[in-house]
Order: sequence, then C-alpha cells, then structure tokens
Amino acid sequence: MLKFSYPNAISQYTIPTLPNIDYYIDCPLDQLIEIEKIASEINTNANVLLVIGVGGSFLGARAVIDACTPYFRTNNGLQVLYAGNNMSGTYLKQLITYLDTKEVYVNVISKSGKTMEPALTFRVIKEYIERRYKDKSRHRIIVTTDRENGPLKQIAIKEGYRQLIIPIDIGGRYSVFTPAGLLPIAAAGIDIHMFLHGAKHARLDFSNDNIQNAAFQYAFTRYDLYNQGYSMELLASFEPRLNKLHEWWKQLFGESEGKEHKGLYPSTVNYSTDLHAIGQFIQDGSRIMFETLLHFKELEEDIAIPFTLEDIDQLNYLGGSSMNQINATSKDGVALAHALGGVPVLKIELPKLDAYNVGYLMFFFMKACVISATLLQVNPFDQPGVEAYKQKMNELLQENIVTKTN
Ligand SMILES: O=P(O)(O)OC[C@H]1O[C@](O)(CO)[C@@H](O)[C@@H]1O
Repeated sequence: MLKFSYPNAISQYTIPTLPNIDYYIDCPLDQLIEIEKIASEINTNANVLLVIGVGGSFLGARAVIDACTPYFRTNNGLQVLYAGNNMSGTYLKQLITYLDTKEVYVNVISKSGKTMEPALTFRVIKEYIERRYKDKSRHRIIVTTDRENGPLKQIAIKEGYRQLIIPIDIGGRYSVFTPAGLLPIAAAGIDIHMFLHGAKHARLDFSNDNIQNAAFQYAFTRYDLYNQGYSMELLASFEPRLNKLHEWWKQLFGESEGKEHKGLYPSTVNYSTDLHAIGQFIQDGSRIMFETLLHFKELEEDIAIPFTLEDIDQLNYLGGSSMNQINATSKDGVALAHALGGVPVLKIELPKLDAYNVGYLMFFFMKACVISATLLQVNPFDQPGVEAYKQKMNELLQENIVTKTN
C-alpha cells in the first residue's frame, strides 16, 4: 500500500479532536447508478464532454482523468475538455469553434452556483448549445450543484436540466468523491468503483485509531519542518500525467492551510522536466523548501533503450535498460542530491498508477490536510481570503458598467 518515509526522526504531536471527513467518500448508490447512466448516455451521443467549473469543481476530476488516461489518446473515445476556469475570451471563442466540429455534452459544476468564471462561461455555452441543438439542448446539459440554493440551481429547475448534487457539507476541494468529480471521471471511461474502493481502503488505513499511520506521519513531518522554519513544500512527480494531480493538491493544501498568516506554501515540480529549469534553485538557492517525492512504482507501459553499433552518444551502457527504470533511478539521484543540498526529502510511494491507487492517494492527502490544518489551528474547510479579490474585481466591474452606460 502507500509507503511514507522520511529519514529524520520527527516529533509526535498531540492533536485536538479532528473533524470527520470519512463520509466524504460515501456517494449514495442511487447517485452512482444515475452517474453511470448519464456517463453511458454521454458516450453514446457525444465525442466531447465539456466540463465547466473552477477550483475544486474541476481540479479533482481533471487530476483523476489525466492520471488514469493514456497519453495521446482517450480511454473510450470521449474527449473531456474544460472551461470556466479562466476568463480568456480567446480561449472561449476558439473552444466554441472547436466544438462546432464535435458532438457535445456539457457538465456545469458549481457548488455555490455563482462563481464568476463558470457562471459567465456557462451563459455563453448555454446559448451556444441552445442555438446548435435547439429543442434537444436540454438533454445535453447536466448541472452539478447544491441541493437547494444558488442561481445555477434556479437555472437548472427553470430549464429542466438533469441535476446531480454536491452535499452541502462537502467543500469544493474535498468533493472529488461526490458527483462533482464522479460524473466526468465515469464519462472518461475510468472505473469509479475502483476509485472509490481505493479511497475506502485508505479510510481504513488512515483512521484516527493509530497515529503511526502514514497520513498522520506525513502531517506531523510537514508541521515539524514548518516549525523549523521551512516555508514551502514542493510536491515532485516523475510522470507528466500527474501534473493536474499537483494542481488539485495545491488547492487542497493552499486553501485549507494558508490563512491567518500561517501555512506552508504548496508548490509543485514535474521531473525530470523541471530539473532543467528550476532544479538549480532547489539544489542551491534560498533554503526555504522541503520536497515530497511522489512515486508510482508500476506503470502500464515502458520502452527499452536500444544499443547502437557506433555508440556515438555513449549511451550503450544504458542499452537494454527501460526508460521507466532510468526515471526511477533519477528519482533516487534527486533524493540524494537535494538532501545533500540541504533540502529535506520526504517520500510517498504507491504500488501502481491506476484508479484504485489514485483514489487511495487522494483520500490520504485529504486526511493529511485536515490533520495539518488542525495542527496549525486553522479551519481546514473555509477560504475567506479568496473573497478579497472577488470583491475588488466586482467593484471595478460595477465602475466599468457605470462608465459604459453613461
Ligand atoms: O463550486 P464553486 O462554488 O463554483 O466554487 C469553485 C471554487 O471557488 C472557490 O470557492 C474559491 O473561490 C473554491 O473554494 C471552490 O473550489
């Protein structure tokens, strides 16, 4: 199962009562059945699913889909695209031009139903879908939102869209195991039962009964290093398809811990790419960070390095080795070099990159995050700081409207 290691002894901390997140992964059976039914319908009638959402309303799904989909192709012929996570008019315009050549379903996901980016995007896309699919458009849009509240809920009721519910007490960054994550993941051809099964296994392994378990040890180690003066954690992986899992992790820890002027800054690197970009700083720059190396041992495909007669590039000594073996060795080299450079190196290792282990890992991180925030004595579930930019942007937009109308 998941193995966490850190060579230096760490302090054990006593923690007050932890908030319970165990039920976050208990999506009711009737909803799972509905999700699989809709996913199958999408695959029958479309070759693109457009997921509209921002932050926790798309990062979890995108993380799992990227991690569990082969490079350069899809699992089942359905391409999942994303919108409503930026405010680029160019992106939206060019997206619509692309959609013109495809058969499209839309899943708009917003718990509050009023976040600016997805709301604006949905307004544009709704009009597009209505223009294109006319009286059939209603079937092409699935809304995932709160059970009762919010403008998106009202639109869904008015238009008769199918609705999936994000439970009121599960916040966006913790919602990947709810319909917010599960519909896009299922539509992308990933086994949601294996994904949930992995999370449920993690729930057992990381229970509060034994604080020697990896989730507590990871949280204690981070907190220990934070108290020693480290201000940044770098999550590092060696597989490009984990990039979006990094983004999800960044939001999870950043929004949960970064408040009241506390918290580790969560940053991520993709190796070996970033060793040739930011590697210099990590090895030798300001000593502000520790590093967490994330590694999946078994990957589904690999390729061998060929021998050549002339050996002009002098790489014959690696002939016959596989690329993944060399990648794994580079991980060990990074760990040794960075530790020598004064960067504490933590390791998280999982047996295989698949839906089960990704579900397991995501619950591990969620649990460790709640423990970490509790140690810091901050609320793991709110994000009051995000409101400041929204307020300023709204003031400016209102001013702009006044200018336009005068
Ligand atoms: O699902 P919603 O309500 O649109 O929120 C999306 C994201 O926006 C935030 O509220 C921050 O603005 C995140 O916490 C959340 O994941």
